[in-house]
Amino acid sequence: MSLFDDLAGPAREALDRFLADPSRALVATDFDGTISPLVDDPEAAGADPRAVAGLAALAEAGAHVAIITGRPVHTAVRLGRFGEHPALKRLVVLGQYGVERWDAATGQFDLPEDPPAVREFAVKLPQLLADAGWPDLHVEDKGRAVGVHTRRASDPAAAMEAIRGPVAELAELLGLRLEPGHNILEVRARGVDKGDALRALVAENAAETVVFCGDDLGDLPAFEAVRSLRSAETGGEPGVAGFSVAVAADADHPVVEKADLVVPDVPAVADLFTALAAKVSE
Ligand SMILES: O=P(O)(O)OC[C@H]1O[C@H](O[C@H]2O[C@H](CO)[C@@H](O)[C@H](O)[C@H]2O)[C@H](O)[C@@H](O)[C@@H]1O
Repeated sequence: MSLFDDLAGPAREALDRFLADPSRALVATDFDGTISPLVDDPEAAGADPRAVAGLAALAEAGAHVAIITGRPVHTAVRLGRFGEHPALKRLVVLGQYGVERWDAATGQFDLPEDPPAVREFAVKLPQLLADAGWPDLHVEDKGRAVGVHTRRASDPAAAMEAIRGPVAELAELLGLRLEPGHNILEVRARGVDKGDALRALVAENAAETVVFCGDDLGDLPAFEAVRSLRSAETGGEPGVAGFSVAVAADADHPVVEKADLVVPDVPAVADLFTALAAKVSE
């Protein structure tokens, strides 16, 4: 029984194409909840060493590898310790849903300026949370975005219920985008999403195969990008084969129906990377 047995149709063809020429493949993954286990304190998160080793094995097999995260890119590189891995010399990390970038090859960060409307949101947020009855929620100010965390609230579901409407309303008023996730409401500038980021990386690397792994609502545009890149192929265009992997313990989570393969947790993602790299040398 192989981890890849559930891949069917175009997703199975993508696996075959990946194995035929990994140097023309891109493997991109989300960070939190996919290669970094979800924890109460966002600052206490860290990449699973086995998942990083699996990514490194894929890079050594010739694949282009990337992280696409909602985190600020500086934070993701620091928490993931991505600068320390010798086999990840070509890793690209895209932060804030694709707006920020770090290249392991050069060590260079590319950080556009923070949008002023997000600053205005951050200023108004404390009063909004107090008015909603949840003044002590953890606020993660990421410069280009603000995340309100309910994971550590006395009643996370009640806190989420109480703040969702007012946060959405203020975001709308300021022309910002609401990005809901696991026990978090993020407000960020409109524009780029993970689907755009993934497409850009595919084009930049002239990838013929793409694999994307993610666990949350913010990953859905990337799942959709995999599908649409793939359907361009069936339309007779020189297209991009691909498959997507959802990390979900809950079968009702929206990522499940959008993915080609579902795994339960971060260790299973590590297994998948390791098995995929091993298949290359079979
Ligand atoms: O795109 P991602 O890499 O998945 O990042 C999405 C957000 O993840 C972080 O929050 C989530 O992980 C935390 C640490 O495990 C957890 O406490 C929280 O409940 C999760 O929602 C991060 O804090 C955000 O900035 C990211 O945008």
